[in-house]
Formats: sequence, C-alpha cells, structure tokens
Amino acid sequence: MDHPLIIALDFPEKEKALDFLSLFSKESLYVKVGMELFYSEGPRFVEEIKSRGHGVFLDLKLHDIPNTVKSAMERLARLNVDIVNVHAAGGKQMMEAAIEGLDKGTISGNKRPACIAVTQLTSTTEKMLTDDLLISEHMEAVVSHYARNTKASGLDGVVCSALEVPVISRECGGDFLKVTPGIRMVSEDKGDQHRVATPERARELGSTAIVVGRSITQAQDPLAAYYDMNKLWRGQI
Ligand SMILES: O=C(O)c1cc(=O)[nH]c(=O)n1[C@@H]1O[C@H](COP(=O)(O)O)[C@@H](O)[C@H]1O
Repeated sequence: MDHPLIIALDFPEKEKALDFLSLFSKESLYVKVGMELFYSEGPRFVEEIKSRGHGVFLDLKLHDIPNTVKSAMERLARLNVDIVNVHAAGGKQMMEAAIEGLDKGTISGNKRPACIAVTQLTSTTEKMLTDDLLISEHMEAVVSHYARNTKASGLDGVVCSALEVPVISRECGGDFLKVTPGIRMVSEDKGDQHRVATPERARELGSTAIVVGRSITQAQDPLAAYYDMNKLWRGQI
C-alpha cells in the first residue's frame, strides 16, 4: 500500500459522490465508501467506483457473531474492493471468521481484500472508555491489546488514531497496516473527533494511510483542500 490519502466519500447519495469525483477529472483516487453511501446505493455503486479505477476501502465495520460475519465477508469479497473492516471488539473468533469468509469469497485470480479492525473509534475519549464502555485500562493499552488480537487473528492491520501508531508498530511490526482517520489541520474544528492528528504528524508517527472526510468533501474548494492535505501528508510542503 503506497501510503494513500483515503478520501471518505461520506455523501447521502450517488449523485453527490459522483459530482465530487468529477472535480478530479481522470485522476485515480483512493476512496472510502461507508455506511451512509452503501446503505443508500448498495454494492452496484461500489462496482462503479472500482470500474473507474479508484482504490476502494469499503468501511462497513462488521461486528456480529462469527458465522454472520463470515457469510457477509464472503459476499463483500466478491466486490473485489481493496480494504474491508470489522470491529476488533467482536473478538478473535469473529475476526478469524472474517478472514475465512474473505478467502472463500475471493474470486480466483483476484487478491483478497485487506482486512483491518477498528481498535477504538477516534471519537472515543479516555473518559468514554471508562464511563460508557466500562473499560478501566488506558486508551493506549486497550488499543494495543486489540491490535495484538487483530494480528493474532490473521488480519492485515488496524484502524486507530495516529497517536497510537508508534505503540502498534512496536508491538505488531512495521508491515502491519495502521490506517488513521481523525485527521485535522491545526486550525480546523475537531467536530465529533477526539483523538486527532494533522497529516504531517500522522506521517511522522508512521501511519500507513490517512482517512480524510469533511476537511476535503465539505471544503469551499475540495480540490485545493485535497492537494494541500496530500502534500502535507507526503512531506512535500
Ligand atoms: O473506520 C473508519 O474509517 C473510521 C474509524 C474511526 O475510528 N474513526 C473514523 O472517523 N472513521 C471514519 O473516518 C471518516 C472520518 O471523517 P472526517 O472526520 O470527516 O474526516 C468517517 O467516514 C468515519 O466513519
């Protein structure tokens, strides 16, 4: 994975997403299709985006009993997307089942989608961990424990905050994928995100890829916002 900046296509419908993509003319992008767009447009939209040559992270954050996750992953593998994800909180058996489903569903000749697990959402704070989830360990310990479980279950990496990348790299190795949302410029409002980092900081900390949504999609000039963020991420400014 060539350290992509993954654009979160968080739009309510296909037309808005395609309008956004048309700003980039023929450039190949790496995009994330999440629940909002997938629930309104379904698998056909994902196939359309793939056929335009874009890399696709299908972010449906599966979290269910192992058998259900396995069957769902078997279906998702047929879409030939590049990345899919689950919640590590579903446990090791569930994560192993996700890989079994992906292996089963991947059409011969295609590459199995990379499978990554959300450790703790970037909108979660230490206080929420204690008060809402009744988890008494600190964030870094929880995230690194979930990352070790993810690796032990045969997945390719995790979704985490850039702030936790160094500990995960130490414990799970440099090749283990660390995909980091919660990216904000210093001047920007954090909104619902809490464990945030700038694109430069994410690079310094060793993120494999960053996920950026509203800072680009809701910008006055989305094209300029994308190029600025991408340059910062790649250390070209
Ligand atoms: O799995 C994800 O992509 C994800 C995990 C996480 O912990 N935090 C997180 O923000 N995301 C996604 O990353 C994107 C971030 O969007 P912005 O906050 O608008 O940049 C959204 O589409 C979220 O669903």
